Amino acid sequence: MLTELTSKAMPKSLQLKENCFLDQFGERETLQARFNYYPKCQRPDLILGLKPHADGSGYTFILQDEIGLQIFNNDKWHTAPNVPHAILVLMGDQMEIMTNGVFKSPVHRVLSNSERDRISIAMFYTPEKGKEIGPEEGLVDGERPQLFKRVKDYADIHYEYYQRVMRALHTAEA
Ligand SMILES: O=C(O)CCC(=O)C(=O)O
Ligand SMILES: [Fe+2]
Repeated sequence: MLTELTSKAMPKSLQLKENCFLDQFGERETLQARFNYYPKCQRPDLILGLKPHADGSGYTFILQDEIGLQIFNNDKWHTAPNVPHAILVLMGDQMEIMTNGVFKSPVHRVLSNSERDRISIAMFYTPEKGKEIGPEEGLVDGERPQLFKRVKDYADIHYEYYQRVMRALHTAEA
């Protein structure tokens, strides 16, 4: 399954045990799909498709049929390329916590388009309800102190802040 492949691929680049993220997500982890439809808009300069936010998931798979998704990095918005049939994997706040800040959960938004409608599917992969997650031990040492505490049901806290157009990640800081 895609989540298993992805969760097992990520520890490799971090020299961690293959199952470490799978274990943190737990056995009753959730995968929720959101289907987004962005109708074309005559004045795309006046309206955003989706306001800036970071996801509260562990990570998110995105399938899109048009460009429009932008990622904020180094004080600039960068448009994610649209590679046909490719699934984009976006880190959510909970992977930033589990990797002790090594993987970043980026602020992203969606622009409007004056020419074409846009459809995207976002699949949010989130740790099991009630299960504590926290920074992997292998990513905490003298040079990289523990940046986040152990938390549970972070997605609920994230949702409260999201409603107020605020980031929630600081609530998990150590
Ligand atoms: O439509 C997209 O490409 C992104 C959607 C998104 O960021 C979200 O639903 O959280
Ligand atoms: Fe998002």
